[in-house]
Amino acid sequence: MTEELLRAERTTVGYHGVPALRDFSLSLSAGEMLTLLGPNGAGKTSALLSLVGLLPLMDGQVTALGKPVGKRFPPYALARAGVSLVPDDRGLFPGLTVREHLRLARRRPSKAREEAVFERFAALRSLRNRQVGLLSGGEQQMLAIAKALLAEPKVLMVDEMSLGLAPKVVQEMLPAIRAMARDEQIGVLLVEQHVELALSVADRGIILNHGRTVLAGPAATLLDRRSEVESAYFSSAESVEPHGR
Ligand SMILES: Nc1ncnc2c1ncn2[C@@H]1O[C@H](COP(=O)(O)OP(=O)(O)OP(=O)(O)O)[C@@H](O)[C@H]1O
Repeated sequence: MTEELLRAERTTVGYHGVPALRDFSLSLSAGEMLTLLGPNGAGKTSALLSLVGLLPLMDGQVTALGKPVGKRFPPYALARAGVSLVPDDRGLFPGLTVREHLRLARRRPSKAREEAVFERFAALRSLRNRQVGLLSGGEQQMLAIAKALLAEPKVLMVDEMSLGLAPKVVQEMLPAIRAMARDEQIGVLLVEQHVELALSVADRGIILNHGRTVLAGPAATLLDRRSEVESAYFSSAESVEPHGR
């Protein structure tokens, strides 16, 4: 049986007491790639933050690697246990070089591990000694993901990987992440704006709108039902059905 790495059960999270995501459920297994889609303000980032314990739950429960996320399993402990989040600002330091970032990810990365990551993101190899502030957006994104992968995560979450990137770069990076997820049994959760591309590499998709799950299912099915996906994107707050509450 495939190992379940992450589970959200009917969670509600928000800001200053106002829910931004309601009744949200998700399950992510080893080697699986799940994409979280939806228009601006739908609640995608809030979902990611809640899964790593950075946004407290108003209701429901999140379980990561078999343990409830909360005071006894806080964000730093999740990161140390292998639940990794690449935020949409990439979390890089402009003054440090590529190599220094990779050292930050892991004090002594094995040569084999470094090689495996460079093989997936070949463009980084020749940039090893360059300062991150001098890299292009795509190269920085590649580094942010390479850094996360170097630490051998069990779960990798990437917020808006394609933000500001040329479609060609996204087309190269998504399959690279897909392959690494499958080969190393990493559970991957991607928040994406490139709907078709994300669904073409993911196993399953969840579409959020106005803080609710409006459509979910196997990625191939969602790709076949483009008109439903489109309506899910354009549904108004009034038409978003509460899930059983
Ligand atoms: N720090 C905050 N304080 C108050 N409200 C917030 C905060 N962060 C997000 N929100 C609100 O929560 C809702 C969901 O935001 P969230 O960032 O999760 O959406 P998103 O789907 O990731 O959007 P985008 O695609 O634009 O990044 C929005 O209405 C947003 O205005």
